[in-house]
Amino acid sequence: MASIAFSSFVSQSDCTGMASAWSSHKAKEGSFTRKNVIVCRRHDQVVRRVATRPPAITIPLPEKERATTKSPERSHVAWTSIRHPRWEGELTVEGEIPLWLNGIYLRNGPGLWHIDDYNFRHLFDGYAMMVKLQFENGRLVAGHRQIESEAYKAAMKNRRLCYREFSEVPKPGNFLSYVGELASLFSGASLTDNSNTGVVGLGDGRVVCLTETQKGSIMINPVTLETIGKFEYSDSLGGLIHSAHPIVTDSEFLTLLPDLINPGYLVVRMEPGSNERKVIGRVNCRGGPAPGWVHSFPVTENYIIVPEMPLRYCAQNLLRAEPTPLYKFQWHPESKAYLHVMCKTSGKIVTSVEVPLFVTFHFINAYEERDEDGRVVAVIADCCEHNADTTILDKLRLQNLRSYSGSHDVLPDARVGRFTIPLDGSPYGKLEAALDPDEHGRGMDMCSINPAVLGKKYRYAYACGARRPCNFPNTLTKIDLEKKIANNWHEEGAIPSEPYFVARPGATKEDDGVVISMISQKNGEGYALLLDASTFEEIARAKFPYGLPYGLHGCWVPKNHNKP
Ligand SMILES: CC(=O)/C=C/C=C(C)/C=C/C1=C(C)CCCC1(C)C
Ligand SMILES: CC(/C=C/C=O)=C\C=C\C=O
Ligand SMILES: [Fe+2]
Repeated sequence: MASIAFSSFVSQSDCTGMASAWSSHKAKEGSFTRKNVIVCRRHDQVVRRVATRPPAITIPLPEKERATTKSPERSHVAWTSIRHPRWEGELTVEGEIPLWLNGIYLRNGPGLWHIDDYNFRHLFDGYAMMVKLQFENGRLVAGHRQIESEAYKAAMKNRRLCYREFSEVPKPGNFLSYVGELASLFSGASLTDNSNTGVVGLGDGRVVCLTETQKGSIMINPVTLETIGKFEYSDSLGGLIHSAHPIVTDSEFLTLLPDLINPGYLVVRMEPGSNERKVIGRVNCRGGPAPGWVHSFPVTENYIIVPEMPLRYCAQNLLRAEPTPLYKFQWHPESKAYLHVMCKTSGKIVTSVEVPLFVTFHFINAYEERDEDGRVVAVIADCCEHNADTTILDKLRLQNLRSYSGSHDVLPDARVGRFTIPLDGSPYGKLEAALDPDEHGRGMDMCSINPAVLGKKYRYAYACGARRPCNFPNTLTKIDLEKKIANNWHEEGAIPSEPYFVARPGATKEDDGVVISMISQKNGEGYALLLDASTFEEIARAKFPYGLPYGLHGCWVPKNHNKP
């Protein structure tokens, strides 16, 4: 696919049989309300007339699955599997969507955590579901669709787990009967391709869903959300895993390939229009029996920062049938923690420093600090840091997330961890909180920035923070790293997903744009939320006809992106 064009607001083929599907959907869901006029909540004025009947489709679940679909009693909709594999329809908007916001917001995440009455263990095990918000001239068409990975298709066909997921391992018979006796349960063939973590728009217009396994790179159509097929890497770099968060711009795709045999990382680059990753350089680990987990990494204008976290991949845990509290990983404080700085053009290591122990999933951004003469003296790298406490990984077990009573506070503390990496040859780097963590309620993860400041000195980060008591991040926070303050959005009982910043075309201020998030509500419903990124106040919301499960990472595909 060379380009993305919005052929029509809702594709005709998706609306076939719409009327009957819509009434059965309405009867089943019961809670969808329609108005033909929108009133601005703040000013009590009619702001827009809307179509009277949202075009919608539902594809009911097979009888067998419907009969056994159980969401654990009283659990929040954020942790409840989606009931339909696919839906699309226009949403009624309260407030006003800026007319400049034309494009599709996509958000990937685990949407199905069970096969019949077998319930998965961990948030990261769920089968990938893509949600879209398609904005056009102030109107909004939304939808979701399961991604048809081999792992999902095999599970749906055989009604059992067939591949190794983040914490789930199939019974040997299940996998072998599915792929044949030649593949071992311990080979790469048994790994999942369930691409439930992120989604990126490549510079050439292709849209790819990603997870930590390389085989879980799957292309989708951003309008219909249809699974197009595997994104095959045409190089022979091999390996089974990669960072789930490549750095993607219009001109490149950068990622890290951990080497589990000779502990280290390959830093690779892929150009738009190509499927071939080329090696920029290699980092050898300085400690431990295996490389540190690299869920993400940051870049500056000239450097790629390779983190070596003491939470390391673990060969024995990879092969275990029953998960350990750290799943496929092991904590090695004795191995220490390091940050390596690689020159983007030469692949040479500029410096490699020991830093205090840390635990992070997500780097926020990095930049080069210059002295008065313009010489680079240090690299600053920011991340969502969990106070070197690995328990966060096990706290994301579904049973734990679902068991929350609403009263006692069980979210481990997190902060904006700011690394300072000196470039004068000193062997140590610093790690400190970039602002008082109480500003964002000592919860901090799922971040975004204005992509225009990627790798540059920046002021604002958007993330999920906490209003205590809670067992999971429950606010949206705008962090001002210059003033060291945060502005927080909160709604009682709601669980918002990653706040995603979209800049207003032509904007010059860093926070001129909107922040998009999807909210799962405590009454089982859900809506898309738009905040003004500058004031952090609500400008629009649009209710879904069903509750939204929690999602992970999103991307923005502008209208006519890379149209020839
Ligand atoms: C959703 C998220 O943030 C992380 C997902 C991680 C996954 C699916 C990890 C999968 C893995 C295996 C199935 C075995 C090999 C190791 C590892 C990459 C952790
Ligand atoms: C949702 C999450 C952490 C929340 C804790 O505060 C981490 C998700 C990681 C995968 O993308
Ligand atoms: Fe992530």
